[in-house]
Amino acid sequence: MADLHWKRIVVKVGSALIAPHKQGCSSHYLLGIAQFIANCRANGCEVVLVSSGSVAAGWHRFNGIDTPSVSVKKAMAAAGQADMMATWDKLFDFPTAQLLVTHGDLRNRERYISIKNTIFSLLEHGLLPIINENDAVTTDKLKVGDNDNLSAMVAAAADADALIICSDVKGLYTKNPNIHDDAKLIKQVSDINDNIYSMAGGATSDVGTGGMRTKIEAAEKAISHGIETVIVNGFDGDTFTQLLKGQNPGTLFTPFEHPMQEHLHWMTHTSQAQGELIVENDFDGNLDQHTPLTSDDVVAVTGNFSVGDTVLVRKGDGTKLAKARSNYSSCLLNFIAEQEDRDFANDVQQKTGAIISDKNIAILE
Ligand SMILES: Nc1ncnc2c1ncn2[C@@H]1O[C@H](COP(=O)(O)OP(=O)(O)O)[C@@H](O)[C@H]1O
Ligand SMILES: N[C@@H](CCC(=O)OP(=O)(O)O)C(=O)O
Repeated sequence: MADLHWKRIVVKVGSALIAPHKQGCSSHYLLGIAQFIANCRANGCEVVLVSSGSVAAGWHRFNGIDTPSVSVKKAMAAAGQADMMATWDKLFDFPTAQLLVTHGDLRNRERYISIKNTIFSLLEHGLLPIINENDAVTTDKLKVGDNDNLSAMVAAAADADALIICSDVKGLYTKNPNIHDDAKLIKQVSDINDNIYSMAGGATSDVGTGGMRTKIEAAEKAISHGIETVIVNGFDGDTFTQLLKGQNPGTLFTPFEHPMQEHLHWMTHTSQAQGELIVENDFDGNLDQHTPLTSDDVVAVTGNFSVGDTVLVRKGDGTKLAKARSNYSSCLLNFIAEQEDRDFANDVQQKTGAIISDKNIAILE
């Protein structure tokens, strides 16, 4: 890391920093982070904040509940979100803006572009976007589920240079430091492999989601987009002094020298394939060269996807050909495939158009 050379960063703040004892929000740990954000902005670096903490902030409103059900957690999020925003807002002398998103929004290309445009518009006008998952309304099928992965998706959408994940530990240790006294901090990771994942355990607090595992997943998403990623201890004020000096106070994940193309990154790491189109092993069409894929090429369809969802196109032998946006639902594709009358099947395709659109395809090497 050289000195503060970033032009745009995403800062992700975990629940324990916002409502440390589940007794409502506290600005105690947020002051240092807010000062860091203000300093970055003063140095010409735009900042997007991904803030957890709505559940933790709303917890004390539900007297006596130690182990809330999913629906009570959603209610806690609804109760705590405004409080969390107000706590942040008080700490800045520039305006903030709230964006609540779900995976259902991010995996839809039009809505993703809309979110991206809103972020850019806010930054252009000097506001600080504060983003969280819309926990109160989302469902299992439509949620990201943790703000580490969400922050990496936001960092990709915002085209950030760096993602800073502020947690309650200094970074990635060889094992969970809250359980093992002999755990050692890893200062730099240049290859996220199974060994790195095997070190990362889950969360030990009841408001944290995902623990270190989701932070590694986030780092993997971000570095493949060319985004430098650092996990740091948000409790320690010195963390931010070091970051401003361009030093690494935690664990640094080095970005890919050759990031993935934007579309492929979105399809792989944000939208994620909701199903598969399996083609013949001898399929030799050029999917990105306007060679339309027809239902005659497709031997099987897996998963349950809707129009506009991302699918993986692969051969029966497992060779991955492309990720693409499907213009057909899995239901319609299965219906067409089952038709013995091929003229009818072709007629449906003539009227509906190509199964996958050549504008929304990422060829896999
Ligand atoms: N190898 C590891 N290194 C560091 N922390 C780990 C590791 N494995 C598991 N953890 C746990 O991950 C926690 C941080 O994740 P989490 O509780 O989700 O925090 P946050 O709210 O900041 O997202 C740590 O407090 C620790 O208990
Ligand atoms: N969206 C949730 C936070 C989910 C989450 O990932 O929490 P954390 O592990 O503390 O970053 C909330 O606002 O409570």
